[in-house]
Amino acid sequence: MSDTSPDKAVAEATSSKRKDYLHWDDYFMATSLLSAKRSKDPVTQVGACIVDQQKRIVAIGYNGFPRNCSDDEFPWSKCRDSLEDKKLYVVHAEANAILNSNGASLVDTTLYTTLFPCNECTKLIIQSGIKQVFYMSNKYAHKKNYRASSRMLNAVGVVCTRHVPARKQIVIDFDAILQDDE
Ligand SMILES: O=c1ccn([C@H]2C[C@H](O)[C@@H](COP(=O)(O)O)O2)c(=O)[nH]1
Ligand SMILES: [Zn+2]
Repeated sequence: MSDTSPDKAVAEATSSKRKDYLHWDDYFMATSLLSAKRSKDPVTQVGACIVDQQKRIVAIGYNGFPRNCSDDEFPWSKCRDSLEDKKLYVVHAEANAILNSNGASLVDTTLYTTLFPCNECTKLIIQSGIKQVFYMSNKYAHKKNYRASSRMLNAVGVVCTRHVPARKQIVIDFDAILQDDE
């Protein structure tokens, strides 16, 4: 008769490799999504994360105003042809990630971004030597500047792939973690 005691089940579960660990691509995309949570943009929050060939995160960024430009003073509105348009002021997530890399070489790195990069970010991606891009949303694919991105990325051979998550959700439950300590 097989031993199905709770003790044996616990022993087995705690002595062998966990099976539901995060896959690398989900891990880095989730890191970008978490970074996006820092964004104050009321419409689109973008996060980006740059990873080297040893799977080390070398930089992270999200969309926001330049340092010392107050989130309370600068506009989050969209007002074409007006000085009150956020577009004039926001530093894009990918640009922030590249700037946050602190001088590290980005040659042959991989960028994970929650939104397909615009043409301006794409120029920076190419110029910094990033070789691969994973994105989640491509909601602006029809727009001219995003079509220009695809054109540049294809032309120079930066591999650009929509990330297909291996799992449906990742939950961070602070309460449950704290309860574990009690
Ligand atoms: O490559 C990109 C493109 C856009 N963003 C940021 C810039 C803005 O803050 C939002 C887009 O706002 P909408 O109101 O959806 O136009 O996304 C970025 O970080 N990276
Ligand atoms: Zn951009």
